[in-house]
Amino acid sequence: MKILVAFYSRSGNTKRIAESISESLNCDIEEIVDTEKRGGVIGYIKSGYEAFRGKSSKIEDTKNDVSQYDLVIIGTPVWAGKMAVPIRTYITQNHAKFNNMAFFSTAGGTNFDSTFSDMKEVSGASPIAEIGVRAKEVQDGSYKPKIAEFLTKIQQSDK
Ligand SMILES: Cc1cc2nc3c(=O)[nH]c(=O)nc-3n(C[C@H](O)[C@H](O)[C@H](O)COP(=O)(O)O)c2cc1C
Repeated sequence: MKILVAFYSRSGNTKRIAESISESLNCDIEEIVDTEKRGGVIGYIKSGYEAFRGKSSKIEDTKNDVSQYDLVIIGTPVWAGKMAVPIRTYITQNHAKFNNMAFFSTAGGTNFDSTFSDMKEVSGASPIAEIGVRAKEVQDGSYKPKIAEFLTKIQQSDK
């Protein structure tokens, strides 16, 4: 199964999980790069507001054609209960081209339901697996069993 991990990360948590998944699966990885400045307090407030309002942004051109992959695993931080703005843009731009999808997300809190619902609605997909990881679990390394479970689901779907 040809797999791509595509992710956006503002402060590194989602990136760390994306790299862990792509290393475990030995698959391609694509970092979505936003053209908007999102640093600092102003960037935080602007990002939360835009995510809440379901806005898109301009992202840099991506390297990989998602239609060439059997599975695209998409990772996003939770922003205001939704997916991050650059991920909304990426999914919207590619939504007709995905084959299978799986989702992962990182958040300060424990509620990932509205983010995954948002991603399902915009992509029109039923993901084969989804996993939410708390920022704290990323930082102390305790996310690993969750990722192992996520990878098992993905591998089982290939049988
Ligand atoms: C603009 C913004 C909005 C956020 N909104 C939420 C939220 O609604 N719920 C939550 O649990 N965490 C929220 N967070 C925390 C992030 O989801 C969390 O820190 C995540 O791990 C950041 O991922 P990153 O390091 O890959 O950017 C928010 C963070 C930002 C920057």
